[in-house]
Amino acid sequence: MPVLALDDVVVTAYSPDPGGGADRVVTLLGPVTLRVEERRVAVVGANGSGKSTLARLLNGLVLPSAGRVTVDGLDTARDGAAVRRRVGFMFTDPDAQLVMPTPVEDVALSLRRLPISASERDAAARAALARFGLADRAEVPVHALSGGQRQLLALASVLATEPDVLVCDEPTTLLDLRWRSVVDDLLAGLDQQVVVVTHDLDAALRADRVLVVDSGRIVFDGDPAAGVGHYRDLMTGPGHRVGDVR
Ligand SMILES: Nc1ncnc2c1ncn2[C@@H]1O[C@H](COP(=O)(O)OP(=O)(O)OP(=O)(O)O)[C@@H](O)[C@H]1O
Repeated sequence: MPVLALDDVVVTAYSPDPGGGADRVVTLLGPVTLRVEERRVAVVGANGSGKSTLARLLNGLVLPSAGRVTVDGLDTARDGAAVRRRVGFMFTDPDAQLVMPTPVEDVALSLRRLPISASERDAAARAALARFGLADRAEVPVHALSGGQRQLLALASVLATEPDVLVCDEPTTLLDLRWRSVVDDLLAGLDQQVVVVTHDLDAALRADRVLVVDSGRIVFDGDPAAGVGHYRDLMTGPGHRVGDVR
């Protein structure tokens, strides 16, 4: 599997001062040092703990303010395009990534860099849709698909580019139980390395490794059952009562 590495990574951002003074620098994540080469990795943690920031670092959607993120030695800050060819990203909300009017056009857009003819691209796009049970939806307007079908289309589009790694940020959060298990099963069956940010603890338990993020730090890294237990303890402990805001 590809080696995803974070070396002493810190992500900061400017945040307005409620008192009207100069913007403050806030730390969103880090320092984090991490090396991931398992096939299935789950990232869990409270809302606002830094999970999406961690996920986005892996394909260069977020760049480190300090430190280095590499994918098999490719630096996300220096070799961004090459990293994004290897690392696909799936958002919580498929509408964030579906840009074309119909499914077949959306998948074909993902294939635009392949040196193939337009008709070959169309055939490849239809084959990708068929793999996700969307063959008969190829020409239906994207907005007329159900939420679950849109999530499958987003998955078909990102996988059409044949990434070595798929990073998913809460891919099933918006789905009902039926579609959740469809998408979970598809993700579980992929050959690729998959890093998934999730609030679904059953999905986390099926991973090879679990990372628990809390207040911008990785506070647990290891066995899924122990990781989920750690996360449950964190959420019920005195530091995380409802109403606490970071
Ligand atoms: N560009 C930014 N500028 C300022 N603050 C940011 C920025 N991006 C994220 N944050 C803040 O950083 C913290 C971590 O955000 P992040 O989206 O990584 O959390 P998360 O664990 O994915 O949360 P959720 O489960 O709610 O999606 C949050 O407090 C968020 O408001």
